[in-house]
Amino acid sequence: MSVIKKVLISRDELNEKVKELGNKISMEYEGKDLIMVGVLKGGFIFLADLIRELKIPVEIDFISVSSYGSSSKSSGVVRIIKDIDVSITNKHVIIVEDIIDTGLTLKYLKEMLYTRGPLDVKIIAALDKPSRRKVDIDIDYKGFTIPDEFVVGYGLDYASKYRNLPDVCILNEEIYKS
Ligand SMILES: O=P(O)(O)OC[C@H]1O[C@H](OP(=O)(O)OP(=O)(O)O)[C@H](O)[C@@H]1O
Ligand code: HPA
Ligand SMILES: [Mg+2]
Repeated sequence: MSVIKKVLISRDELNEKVKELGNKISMEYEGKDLIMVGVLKGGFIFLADLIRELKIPVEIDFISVSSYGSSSKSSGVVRIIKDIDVSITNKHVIIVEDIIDTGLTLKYLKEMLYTRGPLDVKIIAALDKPSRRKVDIDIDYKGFTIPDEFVVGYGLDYASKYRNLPDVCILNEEIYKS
């Protein structure tokens, strides 16, 4: 039995979209002091691809967050496991995420980063799953809108695995049951 039920977004489609987003950001941030903050772990592949499509200088850093278990996730309480190391004061910030689901992680992160005096904080997400949104969140740059399916690959995991799949895939249900 194959682990993958279906490829939802192929690596070629991802590549093309990342190029498009890289060009757009390069134009819009020309001459600006830009820092991209990848949200670990899921955001690392998208961030790595995206910055190589930029034609402007960019600083990068990473932040690692964890929600306080599933019940408190709905309250939007997020714990910082690893903060960024650099100052974002007077810089333009773009938070880089693999997926926006309920929106709680990003809402918290955006508000938290705004307390540190950046010029602005924008959001880029490879995937948007709007059907599960709990809070309103502006996605400034978006890759693909996806249906309410659990996906893996391109940074996204199931039980800490499958992040390395180059395509965004829907897992075979047998994997969940086993
Ligand atoms: O919009 P939300 O409902 O907040 O969900 C989205 C977040 O959940 C996933 O991360 P997760 O916390 O599973 O950690 P990971 O990135 O290390 O897999 C995903 O990578 C986003 O960061
Ligand atoms: O569909 C998903 N897959 C993996 N991780 C996730 N975190 C939120 N949604 C997803
Ligand atoms: Mg994540």
